Amino acid sequence: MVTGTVPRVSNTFQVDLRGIVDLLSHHLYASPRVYVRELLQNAVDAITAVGPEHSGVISVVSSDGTRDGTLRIDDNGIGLTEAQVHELLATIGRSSKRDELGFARHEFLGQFGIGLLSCFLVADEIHVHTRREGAAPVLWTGFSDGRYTVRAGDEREPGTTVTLLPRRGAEHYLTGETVTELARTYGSLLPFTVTVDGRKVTAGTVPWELPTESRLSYAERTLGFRPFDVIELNVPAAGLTGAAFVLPTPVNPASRGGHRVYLKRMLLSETVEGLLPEWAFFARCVVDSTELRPTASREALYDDGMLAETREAIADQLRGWLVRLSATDPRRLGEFLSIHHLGVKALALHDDEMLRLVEQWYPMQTNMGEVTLAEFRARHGVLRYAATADEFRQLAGVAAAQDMGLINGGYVYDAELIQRLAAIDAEVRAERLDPTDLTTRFTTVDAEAELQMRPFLAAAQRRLDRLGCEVVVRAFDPVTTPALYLVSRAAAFHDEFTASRDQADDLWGGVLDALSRTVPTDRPQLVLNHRNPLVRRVAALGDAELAGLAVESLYGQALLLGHHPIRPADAALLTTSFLGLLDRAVPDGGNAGEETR
Ligand SMILES: Nc1ncnc2c1ncn2[C@@H]1O[C@H](COP(=O)(O)OP(=O)(O)OP(=O)(O)O)[C@@H](O)[C@H]1O
Repeated sequence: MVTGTVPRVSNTFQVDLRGIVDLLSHHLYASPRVYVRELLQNAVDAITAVGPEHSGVISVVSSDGTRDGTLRIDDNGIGLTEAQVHELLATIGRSSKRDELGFARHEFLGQFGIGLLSCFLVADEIHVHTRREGAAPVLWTGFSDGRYTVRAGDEREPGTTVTLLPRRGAEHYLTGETVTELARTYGSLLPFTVTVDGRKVTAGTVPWELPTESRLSYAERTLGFRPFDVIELNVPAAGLTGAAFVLPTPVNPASRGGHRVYLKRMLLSETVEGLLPEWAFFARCVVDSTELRPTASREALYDDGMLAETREAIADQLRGWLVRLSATDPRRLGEFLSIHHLGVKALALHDDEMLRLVEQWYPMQTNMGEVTLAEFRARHGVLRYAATADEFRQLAGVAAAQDMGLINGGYVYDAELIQRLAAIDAEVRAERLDPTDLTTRFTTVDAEAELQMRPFLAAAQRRLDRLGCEVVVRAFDPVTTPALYLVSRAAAFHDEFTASRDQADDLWGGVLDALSRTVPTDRPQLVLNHRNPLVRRVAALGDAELAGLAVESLYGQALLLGHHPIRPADAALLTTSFLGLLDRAVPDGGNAGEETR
């Protein structure tokens, strides 16, 4: 049986270099500027390959120095033999920096075998003049259309010189100013001497090993702020050292401030994300790691288990700094918290240690001034709090007059933190104060007084019925407060509910009506203070109309005092009662005229 006529052949892929260069320039690398990084990286790896004792020197001469438009970079690294030139420079994706199994070798920066190609983003021709110790010098010339030649090179010391002949329109990438800036950006922390046109661009030391004042000015220069503090970072598993610079001003927690990350002392990027957990938005890091891996573009960190572990370890060190600060310098911790409380509180929501720190050191607003939760508990036993800023405003003064401490839980996270503290510690008691809980703490008036007031109360109730408010009389402090308007949680819900019912169309209104039977009906209360002399006088008034006006005014004043929303009906009542009282207070025109005479 005939199975086929096409003979079986084995071929290899052909690569179109133009396609690859296009891929690199438009899709892999963000900008042609990376060519300087790739050249520096190859020179560093070649020096590393000689051995640890070798003192490496890399010198770059820009087109200002060569004066013929080309750029040259020299290294005294290991160089290449002719055979290696054929093998490594002529095959895309071939690298000397992988082991037998194809894994990136630990000591080198490069691994993909494509870096040199990035030079075609700015050059038409690349010359590599190289010599390995004990071998003959070789000159390799590569063209952007994919051709290359190899011939014997001129005599030279061991090492490599790469020369770039500029591509039309890319000449500016090779000038002294650009090359110096790029070499400094990418290579200033390299452990060898790098010069551009004879001037050194390497710093000699990493910023986190500098003395304190120099660290601060480093941050000002490179990060743009004078840090509140500098925290040293050390994660041995990731071969990571560095520093976290604490921002001196509050930042929006959602702002994505990136970090400056170096890999084996070569800058990866100034805007790396994912190095810190989200809550640590108050710090900007500058770190160097030997173990974290770059993505192929070398512009971000590869998101793997090592990065996750590193993030955790850095988070621990930031947390440790905060805890240490609380033990050694609480005043400074206080300053830190006043700047970055949002981040710390967010962290405390799921971190017990941070929660304790907030409890001990973060002053919350209470009706007895600003105090920490720990102090509050020592004074009042129970962490009694109002869940919203509005409730706090309603209740703060009255609770204070009764010597009842009350925390404003209305700021971001505060109520949740109080609840969480009670949840993790059986000794901590937390209690949300509902406005109507206060009335149960008010003293009822004695039976005789109440009997006397009954007709007045009934009349007052009739005046306020249409506003959905219940009038009661209690005795409470402060004496100076004549009336309070108290809305319970259920009543507040009921109010919202009726408001939506009023605006709804028939169909939806029907649904809401059916639901309303399940909504609790307790009404807001106007609590008149029997201890207040004015209230007593109003209650004793023989003039029912005047008493009614007075009750309406007290209602309006209580609404304003508690920062309650003023509905149109309330606003109308405020106006009519005010004008009514004014009318009663000011004698009529004829009399007034006589009196001023
Ligand atoms: N200055 C140099 N000295 C010695 N060898 C070099 C030099 N530049 C390049 N080479 C050789 O050429 C090979 C290919 O270099 P290339 O920059 O394309 O890739 P790489 O550095 O191996 O990996 P990556 O793409 O991650 O940078 C290198 O593996 C290295 O062996």
